[in-house]
Amino acid sequence: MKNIVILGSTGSIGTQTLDVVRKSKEFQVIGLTCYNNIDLIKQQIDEFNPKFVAVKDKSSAKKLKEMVDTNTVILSGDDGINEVASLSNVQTVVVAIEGIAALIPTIKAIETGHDIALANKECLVTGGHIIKKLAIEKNINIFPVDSEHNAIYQCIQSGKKEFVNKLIITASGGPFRGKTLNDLKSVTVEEALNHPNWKMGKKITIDSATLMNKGFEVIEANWLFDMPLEKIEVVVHKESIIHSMVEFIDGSIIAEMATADMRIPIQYALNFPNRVYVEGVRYLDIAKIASLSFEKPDVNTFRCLQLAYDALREGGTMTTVLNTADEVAVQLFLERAISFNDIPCIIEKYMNSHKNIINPELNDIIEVDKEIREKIKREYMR
Ligand SMILES: NC(=O)C1=CN([C@@H]2O[C@H](COP(=O)(O)OP(=O)(O)OC[C@H]3O[C@@H](n4cnc5c(N)ncnc54)[C@H](OP(=O)(O)O)[C@@H]3O)[C@@H](O)[C@H]2O)C=CC1
Ligand SMILES: CC(=O)[C@@H](O)[C@H](O)COP(=O)(O)O
Ligand SMILES: [Mn+2]
Repeated sequence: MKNIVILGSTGSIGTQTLDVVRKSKEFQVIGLTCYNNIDLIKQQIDEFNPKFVAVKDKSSAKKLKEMVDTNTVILSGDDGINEVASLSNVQTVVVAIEGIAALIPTIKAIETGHDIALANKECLVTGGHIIKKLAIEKNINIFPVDSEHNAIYQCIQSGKKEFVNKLIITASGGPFRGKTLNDLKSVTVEEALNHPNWKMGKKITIDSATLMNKGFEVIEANWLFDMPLEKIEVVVHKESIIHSMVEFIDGSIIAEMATADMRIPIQYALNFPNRVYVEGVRYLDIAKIASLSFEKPDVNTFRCLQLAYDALREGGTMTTVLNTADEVAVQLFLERAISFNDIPCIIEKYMNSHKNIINPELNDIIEVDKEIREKIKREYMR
């Protein structure tokens, strides 16, 4: 039995992780967290009987305490989430909180010495150098859950790291693949949320539509696999069957293929080096795949990808500005306060005016996040 904690258990990754747990019987759930979805976390408490639950929103946590009749301890706020991230007698913490909100809990979990199954990418985009250094100091494993990085992790098992020539990250291209800037002017929230291959939380779905998700994934790969920017290529592969590839120096390319089901990378991250079949996962029917297509991404139309490359090249707190401006701009788009094409414009504007801090401390990152968040909200939320 492996004891696990799931941070963000009520989301897309969180609920799929619990499905893996439900079907494998290899795991004991010790802690769960959410922002305010207390109806769902109450059901999860009833089914998985965790020792601790933390709800970020304090008034929701209070309501949950009145609903729960088990021995589960209900904690609240950031302190509560950090406490659940740092519980003792836990082997793996699944990080499935959305956005930079995952950064401090991830650091707390690593400081405690837990292995991490990492779905969240924003913590590496903003604090990759801190997480990487701490993971080495504490000698813990970070098992990538993000499908592309999980695929690369699998492909890399086939050869020594020194023989890797290039990482090839696949992108579906999102719902607007092939569109022009003019076409994108008037796209709706519903159209942007209509991802062709994956069912995910709203924020990452919009990031997939702008290709910022791919930009974040380049930065994520840079930290997870110590690969410089020049050795990370993005290729549009609309079928989402190959989840990413690794090219070795002899010219061999190893690809990981599977149906678009996050329970596959989740089980791999939880069981490594073993594997389990999760009931309900479909095997690929190779004979039915007529063709696999690949094309270069259009970084002029999907400017967010280019901005992510620029931010990674600059380093320092520039990647935090990239992330925070994106978080706020996506929220504004979802609230219909700005258009789809405004998203990269806002990010670029705030990146251009940022005075970069190189090799930032955690506090610098938190301060920059707060400052950019407030500035954009003041400017656009009237
Ligand atoms: N979904 C997917 O297939 C994939 C997701 N990822 C990454 O995984 C992470 C989670 O994505 P996804 O599951 O889609 O997101 P969801 O929006 O579906 O879920 C987010 C989870 O985080 C909680 N949460 C949200 N905001 C906060 C906060 N400020 N503090 C604490 N908890 C919070 C939510 O609680 P509540 O429900 O109460 O709001 C929920 O449990 C993201 O970083 C995403 O990029 C990566 C690859 C694939
Ligand atoms: C499932 C997953 O890992 C997502 O990050 C997915 O890759 C999004 O699809 P895009 O390739 O459209 O960004
Ligand atoms: Mn991904």
